[in-house]
Formats: sequence, structure tokens, C-alpha cells
Amino acid sequence: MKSPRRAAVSILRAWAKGHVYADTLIERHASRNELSTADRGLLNAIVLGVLRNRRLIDHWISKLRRGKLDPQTRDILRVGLCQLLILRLPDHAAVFETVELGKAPARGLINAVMRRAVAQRKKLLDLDELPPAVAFSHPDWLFNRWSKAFGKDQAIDLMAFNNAPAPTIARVNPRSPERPGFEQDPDLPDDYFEIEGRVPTELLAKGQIYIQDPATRHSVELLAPKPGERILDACAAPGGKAFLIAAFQGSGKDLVCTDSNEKRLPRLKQNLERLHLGEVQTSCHDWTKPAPEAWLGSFDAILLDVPCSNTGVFRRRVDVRWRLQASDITAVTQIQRQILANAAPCLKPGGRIVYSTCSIEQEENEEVVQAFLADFPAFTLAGTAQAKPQTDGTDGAFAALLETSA
Ligand SMILES: C[S@@+](CC[C@H](N)C(=O)[O-])C[C@H]1O[C@@H](n2cnc3c(N)ncnc32)[C@H](O)[C@@H]1O
Repeated sequence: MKSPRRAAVSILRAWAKGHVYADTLIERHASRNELSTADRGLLNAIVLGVLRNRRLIDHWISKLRRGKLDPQTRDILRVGLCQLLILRLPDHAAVFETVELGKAPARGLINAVMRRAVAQRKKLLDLDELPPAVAFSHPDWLFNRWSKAFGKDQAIDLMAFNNAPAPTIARVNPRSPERPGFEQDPDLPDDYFEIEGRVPTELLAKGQIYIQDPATRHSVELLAPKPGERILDACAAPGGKAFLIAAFQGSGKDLVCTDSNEKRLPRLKQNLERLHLGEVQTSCHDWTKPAPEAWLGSFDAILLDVPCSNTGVFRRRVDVRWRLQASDITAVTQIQRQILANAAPCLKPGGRIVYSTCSIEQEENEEVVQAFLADFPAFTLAGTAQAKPQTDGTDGAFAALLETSA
């Protein structure tokens, strides 16, 4: 069995080499090493702590040691400094356990860097003079882009928000025969509550609750599905918004859910069944391709919760900031535009589309909508909803309601 600290180094090595996301790697390592709940918690805290603070930790390493480092030693030092300066674990444990992670030839160097960090802790933790993108560990291009879009102060608030662990929030399932007891938090919308401590897996298994951020609801509220309307949720997996649509309709019998990713469909089906929504129709379709003929002109309303850059949910997907490039944002807008163009003919006359993302980029939101309206003059923009993490304190979300006349 591997220690959580050793597992953290392995995960960081694997993360740096491939394209697997941190969450998946943590889950894989925790199961393989049969970690206890406490060790799993420590592993999670270290890996996410390093990824959230990667640039700052590397800045600290550059202050504590001159010269090159091999990638393995650098990851060991990242794990050590995260424990000491981010998680504030006791000095002795952080230093001793970190030195143990290195092979014999590297141990002297690791020991020296960790001891220097203990001695210089106060100076290292004074971040006032550092450039904001270093202090809050984001790539310069994102900080510059957000400063341009929201102003420098909001860009800094956003980076700080992205580094704070996200609360776990659940919504009660109105379709469940049993309702869990919970106290309504006045700061949360009706039927949402924060889970503190252990996630109640028994409530999840019985389909009494679904974990989702309150920002998820904006797009479905804008769609305002009515009972009996035939609705398409075109990019539906894993099913969070499908669940809200069915809650609005009081049933899933008129809902069709599709997704292009065959591997995500079983999870979508499982989630719907667990949530007492086994009647929802599901199928695989790639909306960058034309719609199946049978669906043309057949839906009252369509939700397009399209694939996006995820810049509104960086506090939950802490490694995406290091992988994303500005060109990826431009590339995904092509897919978003294709999905809109191929779904539009599936509406009945007078039907409506809600286009939604969990991105905070104008390029993926307003600009895609404007391009669609220019290409499809029969549609008008009837409303938008937006949540910005730095001002709303929730995940970022954008939704636009596009209507046709009857
Ligand atoms: C933002 S997620 C959807 C989340 C979902 N609406 C929910 O609330 O749980 C985007 C989904 O779009 C799917 N997707 C990506 N490209 C697609 C395409 N061309 N056609 C259909 N679905 C696509 C992805 O597999 C992913 O499941």
C-alpha cells in the first residue's frame, strides 16, 4: 500500500505526462491503493493544493534553490511545500515525510530545501509584492484576458475564488417518494442545501438528492419547460440539467436526452434511473452532424448545454487552467456554432432554444449567440442569464433564450 504522499507524487508525474484529468487520477490511485477515508482526504488535499498553487509553489522553489531540478524531485518538493506552506501541516511531518519520498541521492537536496522553507516561511508567505498571476497561480494569458474583460480587480477576485475549495451543494429530487430532511439555507435557492462533512451516499443512491451547483438552474429556468412539451436536452450527460427539466415538467416522459459520447451515456441512464426518471428517452447523437430526419420540426424546446472551455468552473476543475490555451477557446466556438445550427431545425414553429455554457468567455457566449442570430434571422434573443463566480459566488454560467415566431 502506498502512502498518500507517495501517491500524490505519482499522480503529479502522471498528470504532467498525459491528458488525464486530476480527478480521474486521484480516484484511480485512491482505489488501487485502498486508501482509508482520512488518507484519501489527505491525497485529495495535497494534489488539488499543488495544482491550485502550482505557479506559486514553483516560485517558492526558485527562491529556495538555484539550478535545475529533475521532474521527480520537483514534484516531491511541490508536495512537500504544499504540506508546509499551503496546508500548514506540522513542520516535522512535512519535512520528514517529504525527504522519505526521494531516492537516496536526492534526499540531501530535498532536506535542505524543506528546512530553508521552514526558516523563511514568513517571507515566503508574504505575497503582496508578487504579480497577481503568480500569487494566485494562473497563467498570464488568462489573467490578462480576464483583466480586459472584467477589470483587474475582478480578475484578481476571480483567481482567488478559483483557488478556494468549492462547497458541495445538493438539490432535493421532487420525484423521489421520500424527501430528505434538511434546513433551507436562506442564501441558497429553494430545495438546495450545502453538504458539510460526509456526502450522504445513501440519499444519493436512493435518488433523493442530486449534487449540483445552484448556477446549473439558470439555463433550465430560462427554458421554463411546461408539462406536456416535447423537450430535447441535446448535450445531456451526466444528466444534471435533464433532472431539472423533468422537475419542471413533473415527469420525464416527454424528454429526449442525447450525447455524442457513448462512454457517458450509461452514466446518464444510471443517473436518470436513480432519480426516478427511467422514462426519459436517451440516445447517442453527435450534433456537429445533421439531425436525424425523425426529429426535424418535432420539439417545443431544446436545451443546448454545449461543450465549452469550463472557465466558469475552475474552482472545481483545478487543473484545466494549466491545460487550456486561448486557441482552444476559439476552436470550441466552432463546435458550439455547429451544434446550434444542427439543432435549430428540430424545433416546431414557435419553438425555443436555450444555449448554455459553464464558460465566462464572451467569445463562447454572447459572440456565439450573435453569430447564430446573424445566420438564422428567424430567431430573436428573448433573454439571457449569467452568473459570474467573482461577483455571484457560484459556478460561472451563461444562458441565452432564442425564440422563433409561430
Ligand atoms: C457541459 S456537458 C453537459 C452537462 C449536462 N447538460 C448536465 O447538466 O449534466 C457537455 C456534454 O456535451 C457532450 N458533447 C460534446 N460534444 C457534443 C456533440 N457534438 N454532440 C452532442 N453532445 C456533445 C459531452 O459529451 C458532454 O457530456
